[in-house]
Amino acid sequence: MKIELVIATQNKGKLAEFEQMFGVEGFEVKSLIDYPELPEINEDGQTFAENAAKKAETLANYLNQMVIADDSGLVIDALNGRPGVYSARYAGEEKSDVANMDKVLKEMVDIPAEDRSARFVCVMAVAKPNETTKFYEGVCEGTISLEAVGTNGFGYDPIFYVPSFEKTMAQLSSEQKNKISHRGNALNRLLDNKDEWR
Ligand SMILES: O=P(O)(O)OP(=O)(O)OP(=O)(O)OC[C@H]1O[C@@H](n2cnc3c(O)ncnc32)[C@H](O)[C@@H]1O
Ligand SMILES: [Mg+2]
Repeated sequence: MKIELVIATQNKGKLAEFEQMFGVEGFEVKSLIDYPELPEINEDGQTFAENAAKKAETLANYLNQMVIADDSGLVIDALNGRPGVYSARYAGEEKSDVANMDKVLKEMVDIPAEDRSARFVCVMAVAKPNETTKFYEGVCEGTISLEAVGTNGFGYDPIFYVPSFEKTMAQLSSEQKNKISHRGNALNRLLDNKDEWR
């Protein structure tokens, strides 16, 4: 029998990656999409950890069971860490990947190649009712490309260049992305520390 695992996300791109990565571990993955009656969680925290905790704890208390959440984003050095915790809504409330990438590329037109360093950051929170929430972080280093290239993945993947592959994240297969991504790295930490949260 598969163990049910609930992820507090509405992001279908994230969810697909979770399903792929947790599928091998023998879990059945559920998400916020399965609980449409729950009001939207306001991600007003100043850090990835705060927002991840808020998402995980809200759903854990509602369902009275363990829930995992992922708060993640793109941190660009030349933009003083933006879009950071505002990654999903950087160009506005409609959460448009294309508009978000356009905004970043416009803000970076004058930034030379050597100053375009960036990283994807993912903080996973594991919440259980009446227990202290646990956190697992993963990072993936890269640079911001001059234009969007590739159609795989989601979010800022087409403008995130991964030096080790000499490709953007959106040119990688999902298997390749999961092996090196911030989310893959955070999930490996989480799975390496099962005794802390199971
Ligand atoms: O809060 P949930 O419902 O999980 O979905 P979300 O899309 O709002 O997720 P976040 O609040 O964590 O915001 C993260 C944003 O950062 C970007 N992002 C995160 N992980 C990414 C990845 O693997 N590739 C590209 N962009 C990513 C993307 O724009 C996301 O919308
Ligand atoms: Mg969000």
